[in-house]
Amino acid sequence: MTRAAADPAPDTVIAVHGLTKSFGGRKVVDDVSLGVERGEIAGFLGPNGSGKTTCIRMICGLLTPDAGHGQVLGHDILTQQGAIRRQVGYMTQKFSFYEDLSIKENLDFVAGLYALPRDAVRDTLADLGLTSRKDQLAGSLSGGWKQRLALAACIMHDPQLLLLDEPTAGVDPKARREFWDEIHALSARGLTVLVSTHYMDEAERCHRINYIAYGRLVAHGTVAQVIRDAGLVTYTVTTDRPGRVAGQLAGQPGVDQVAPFGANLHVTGTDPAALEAALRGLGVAFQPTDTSLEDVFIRLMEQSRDNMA
Ligand SMILES: Nc1ncnc2c1ncn2[C@@H]1O[C@H](COP(=O)(O)OP(=O)(O)OP(=O)(O)O)[C@@H](O)[C@H]1O
Repeated sequence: MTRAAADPAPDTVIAVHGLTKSFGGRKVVDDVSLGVERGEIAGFLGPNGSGKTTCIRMICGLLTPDAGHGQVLGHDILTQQGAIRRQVGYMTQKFSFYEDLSIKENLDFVAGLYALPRDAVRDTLADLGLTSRKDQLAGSLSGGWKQRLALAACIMHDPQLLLLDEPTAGVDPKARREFWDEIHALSARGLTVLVSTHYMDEAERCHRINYIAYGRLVAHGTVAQVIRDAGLVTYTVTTDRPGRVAGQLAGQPGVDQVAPFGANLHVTGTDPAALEAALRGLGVAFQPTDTSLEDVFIRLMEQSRDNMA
């Protein structure tokens, strides 16, 4: 048996190339290519308005790109959008359901839309731990439970791909953690997830991340790869005058970013010698530290903005 046959490449669920979309003559997604494999949790990050939602809508067959091509779950994104939509669960940014219906009634409604058997609602309630709350009005649920209900509604038709657009915005940390535990459990069962988020801790829970700024994909890979590829060095500066020192460092040769980090400062650049010279010049105590994902994202965003100018 050949190696290829014994150890096949993992299934590719999303393989899109050169996606481009303009609204009103303004390009909001520009030549974005993305690959996501089965069972992967892929993160989609980037500043507000950078085109994440628009990409997600092109991937799930709700929006036709102006240019680009590709396949999602083996279906062509230009000609087989209906087939894609049937196999995708999409939790939109402002997910909604009927607040004056109970949890179960809401799920019954969704089950009706997809012509699912009655067992589907019962199983979904049990899977997500919502059985004891099934008669509670959806409108009376806390943010975290509303979010669980939205997730339940999205996965009830047993989709192969879950697209989550900022699913945890405005949800407390405990509920966010539970939600991510659920996402990982679904991924372990083979569901592929593409999730947009602004939270760094959530980015770190993804198998791979994609960072999009001003419509362009500017970084992708594991968190460690993205940090390494950025080529940044970071120092922690310990000072009892962080505001003043930050002001003095800003704009100095070798200093790309200065950010408060707890009681200290994080100073970041690409040229260690120049950065150290700037810090020595101020006579402050400093030591090397790991560059954080946030440091990298801020750098990527600023670089992209400079490239646009
Ligand atoms: N249907 C539309 N018509 C016109 N402009 C649109 C439309 N949809 C999106 N846009 C614009 O395209 C740009 C990208 O929006 P998009 O929602 O894709 O970004 P995003 O990265 O998801 O942002 P956020 O993080 O704020 O949700 C924004 O400037 C938005 O106003």
